[in-house]
Amino acid sequence: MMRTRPLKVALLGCGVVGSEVARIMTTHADDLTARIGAPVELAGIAVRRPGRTREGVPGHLITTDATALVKRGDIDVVIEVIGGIEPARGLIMTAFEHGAGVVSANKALLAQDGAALHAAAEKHGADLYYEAAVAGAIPLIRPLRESLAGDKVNRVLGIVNGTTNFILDRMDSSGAGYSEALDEATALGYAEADPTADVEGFDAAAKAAILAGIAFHTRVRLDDVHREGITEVTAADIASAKRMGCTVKLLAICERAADGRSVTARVHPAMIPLSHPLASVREAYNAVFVEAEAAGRLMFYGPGAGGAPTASAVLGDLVAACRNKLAAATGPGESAYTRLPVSPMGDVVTRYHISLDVADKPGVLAQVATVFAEHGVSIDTVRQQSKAHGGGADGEAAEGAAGRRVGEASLVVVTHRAADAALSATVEALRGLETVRGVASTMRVEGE
Ligand SMILES: NC(=O)C1=CN([C@@H]2O[C@H](COP(=O)(O)OP(=O)(O)OC[C@H]3O[C@@H](n4cnc5c(N)ncnc54)[C@H](O)[C@@H]3O)[C@@H](O)[C@H]2O)C=CC1
Ligand SMILES: N[C@@H](CC=O)C(=O)O
Ligand code: NA
Repeated sequence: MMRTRPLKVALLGCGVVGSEVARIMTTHADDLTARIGAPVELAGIAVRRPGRTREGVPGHLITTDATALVKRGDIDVVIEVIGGIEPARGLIMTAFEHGAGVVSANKALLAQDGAALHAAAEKHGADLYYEAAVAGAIPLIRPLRESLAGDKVNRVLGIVNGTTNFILDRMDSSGAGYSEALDEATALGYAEADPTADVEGFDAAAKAAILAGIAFHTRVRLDDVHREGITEVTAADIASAKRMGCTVKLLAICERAADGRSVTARVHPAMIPLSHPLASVREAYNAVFVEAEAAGRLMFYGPGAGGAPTASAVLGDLVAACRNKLAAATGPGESAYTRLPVSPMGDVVTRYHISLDVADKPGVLAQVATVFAEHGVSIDTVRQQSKAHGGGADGEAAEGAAGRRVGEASLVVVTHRAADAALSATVEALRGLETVRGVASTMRVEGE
């Protein structure tokens, strides 16, 4: 039977995501009522700049006092789309203390303080939902927390940051410059308030921490995730990837160790073959593979950023939290019983693509090969190109050619799989060779 007294919702933040949440809640009010079994009402919208024009957002609901809104006492669900650590954290804690369920899109906060937030939610018998925090509109948190709760997940791998995928895609497909592509991603509402979080890999690392924690039923914090962003990816790297039949993507990879006793979580740019499904993920789309023991390999794909797609995930959580309120129930809480430790990056087994500027003389190849052998790293392929006339026609040669002396060559080595620590020690040793003029780039190779 339909309840007539409305469930009251407080919306904290009315930026890219919040404004879309308010719009959809207003335009789809009847459908939401029917699906929840009670009317759902926006009781207040906390903003920082009240004077700003917000089309379609009821002006009388606007307040600058988020704390007072959360403390009102009649709020059933708080939606936090402010972002950052404080005041978001304090507001969510206050919401729990006042018996409200919380829906948040805040991956930075969940990756840093997820355990404390879950503990507070449990203590107060409240919900904590955050589907929007990872991969925007794509249902990923709920499938991991609920649909796969009976399976054993061994690996989660994918593209979880829309902004960096947009930039790499533009650089690869249209040859756009890095800054130009970042400006476009920001204008489209994909980037974080401080886009450093995107391009330096913090946003993807926060998402990897959340995914690893849920997938492996353990606790993984942002600091546990090995993180490299895309700021060092050059046009030369992208050109080199193309020559290998690959493209460059920023990947998040969470794995259970083969012996099952530890996990790893990492975010870094990687070359992947064009034949791999992740290679065709364009613009701000995200795609994530989940490998589970019984289910096998699952792929989740869709819009990973942007106001409306993210609002879709927020509203799905809102419906769940409202239904729970009516049923006097709560959704799943934290599951961290395995207490698996997170191993360092050095233990991860990967492959490297290494581009070296070397002296073009007899014996260099043998010297380089010896360094690899000494570190127990097996070479898959080697490609050498002479630079005797000041560089070749490709991007790698053009960039490396600046200042190069006659009699130099470019050497591109792709390794077989080895411990990351051995691979990085190999690169360090190569830098020390007199015949190696410089290491132009190193990038991991995935997806083969
Ligand atoms: N934009 C996107 O594509 C996605 C964003 N998210 C997450 O959603 C959250 C919001 O992101 P956006 O809407 O893009 O950011 P935004 O910067 O557009 O919006 C945040 C809003 O909160 C307001 N605000 C700041 N402090 C406040 C306070 N004390 N009280 C009330 N309002 C306050 C700001 O003025 C701003 O309008 C972040 O946690 C972000 O990581 C998650 C998935 C995708
Ligand atoms: N800045 C993020 C937004 C979604 O999480 C991204 O680009 O993916
Ligand atoms: Na999602």
